[in-house]
Amino acid sequence: MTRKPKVGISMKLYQNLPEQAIEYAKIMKNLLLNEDAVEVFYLPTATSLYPVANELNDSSILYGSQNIAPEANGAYTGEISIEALKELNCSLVEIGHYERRTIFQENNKMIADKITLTLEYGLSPILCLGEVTRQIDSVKLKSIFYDDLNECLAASKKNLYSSLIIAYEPFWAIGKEKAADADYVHRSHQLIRECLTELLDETTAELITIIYGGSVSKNNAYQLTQHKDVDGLFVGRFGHDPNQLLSIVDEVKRAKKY
Ligand SMILES: O=C(CO)COP(=O)(O)O
Repeated sequence: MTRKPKVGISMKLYQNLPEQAIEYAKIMKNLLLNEDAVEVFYLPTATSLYPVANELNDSSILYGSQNIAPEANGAYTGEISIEALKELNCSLVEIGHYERRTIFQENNKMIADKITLTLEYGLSPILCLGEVTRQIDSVKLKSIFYDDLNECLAASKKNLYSSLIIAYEPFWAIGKEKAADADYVHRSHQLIRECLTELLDETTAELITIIYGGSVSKNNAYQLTQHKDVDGLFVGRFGHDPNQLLSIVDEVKRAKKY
């Protein structure tokens, strides 16, 4: 089973002006013009999504939103609708990031609804999950993943899950100087895939892309992705310079032997 490696960046709220996002998208497009080994995606700040869509629509770089409302449209003040994202030809929706879970109190029930909605509209959800504190005990760690996945995914919808992306982002490694160590990340990804096999089935579990996020940089990208269950990286601060993002893509290619 070959899953195409993915490297993506969420810009969170770090770019205020659409011009900055357009410039970032333009540079990405140029730097990654002939990139076909790794799929690259960009999740701009919501107010820049429209110009970014115009810029990237004709490129191989995927783009999408950092969140959606739990319903397709209607009375959801301040939210972003999946229908609007569909109009913009977005292909990805990030769901359940640590900051959404902790600051905005999103729970697994709401996250499950958003995943189903995203899949029904033909977009790929990026389901973020991770443990709050570092876990030495693999049994404990696996049970945390199992419970989260069990609440966020429905076995009855498993025929839709081939486009699902899981972003494994341990809470304790986000926004830090260093990422989680590579051995720890490799074990976590393996455990997540085991949970997916148990909750869905082996064929579906093998189709699902699992990427790691949390203080990823060009210095740790190679080691982090040197495992068959780590299908790529989700980048934050250390990708704000598009040249750094390109270096991360190159390191992933080196790890995956492209
Ligand atoms: O939350 C993240 C990506 O979604 C990670 O952010 P940092 O790489 O800045 O820790």
